[in-house]
Amino acid sequence: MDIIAGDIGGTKSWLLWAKVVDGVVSVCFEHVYASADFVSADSLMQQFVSDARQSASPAVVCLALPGPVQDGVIRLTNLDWTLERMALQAALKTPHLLFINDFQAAARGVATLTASDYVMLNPAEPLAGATRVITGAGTGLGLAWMQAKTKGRYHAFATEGGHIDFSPANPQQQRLLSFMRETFAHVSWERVLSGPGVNQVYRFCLQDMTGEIPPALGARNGAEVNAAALAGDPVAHAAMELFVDIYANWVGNLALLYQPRGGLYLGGGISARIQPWLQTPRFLQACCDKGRMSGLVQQTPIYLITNTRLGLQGALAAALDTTMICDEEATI
Ligand SMILES: Nc1ncnc2c1ncn2[C@@H]1O[C@H](COP(=O)(O)OP(=O)(O)OP(=O)(O)O)[C@@H](O)[C@H]1O
Repeated sequence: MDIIAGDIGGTKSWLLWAKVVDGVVSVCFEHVYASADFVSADSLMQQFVSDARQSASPAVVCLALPGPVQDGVIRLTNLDWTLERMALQAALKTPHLLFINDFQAAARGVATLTASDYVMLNPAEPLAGATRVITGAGTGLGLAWMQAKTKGRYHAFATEGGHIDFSPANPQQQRLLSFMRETFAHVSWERVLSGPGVNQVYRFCLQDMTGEIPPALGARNGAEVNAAALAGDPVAHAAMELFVDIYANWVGNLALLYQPRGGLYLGGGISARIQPWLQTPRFLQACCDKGRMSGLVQQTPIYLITNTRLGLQGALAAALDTTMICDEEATI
């Protein structure tokens, strides 16, 4: 049986073709594409099928998508693509086309992780059967939560929590909010906690610290700001500290909102790339800075996922779930 799984992102799309024989899964082709190179998901999938050079049609295709997944036509949030289920299913010649939210896939992927795939940021003891949460900054800011069901497995629920209104926690963050309101009518957490958000925070710091008129959008992307900070640029350093403080505020808020004593996981493309910043005492202090509820946050096990294939593994596991091939967790 042939399966296609994909983790579609605003920056990159990661796809694989797997074969399942007697319950054993083997990946025969895998590739990462730059999403901006394609005008549509259809053209990306066409390229992938051509590159994979497989003769059989896939029995299941599961695509993890960055945006609200609804029936019929799906519009992605940070990518100008619209997916039409019927058309794509016909083009891929598959009887089963499954669309899931990208963080729902990441949540499904958590069960496939091994100890070398994450590091602990807050070493609290996880409670078996308790709620879990996964969030992460990348091109956007994803969030899903998980509720235990039978046999130690979890149901994963997608949210659009990244689009909740950003709430500043101190005067500096209030100034950031005012700065961002000059550009965006609605300033969500995602506008701050994402690759484009790092750029916004850097521009704000430049203006706040030096009074300089910040350069136009696109002047420095997340990776460049991070690299400049590590090279000793004081404005970039302040920007990364502010970004990490706000990431911590967000994580602390989720600890209170969901009380995920089973684990609060950080994924997305940015988290693993800023690991040293997340492992400073400053990050954990800011997470737990919740007044009378600080102790509750301290009880939350917080993990940084370093395995960048999480979403792809989750999409494959979700595809396998639908075929009932594996009753146990699929590990690839
Ligand atoms: N070292 C870094 N520090 C901060 N930001 C970074 C770094 N490297 C890349 N980025 C930013 O991360 C973003 C890409 O994230 P990611 O790898 O999660 O892409 P994606 O999977 O396509 O995103 P999404 O799933 O959120 O649509 C880009 O906006 C980029 O600027």
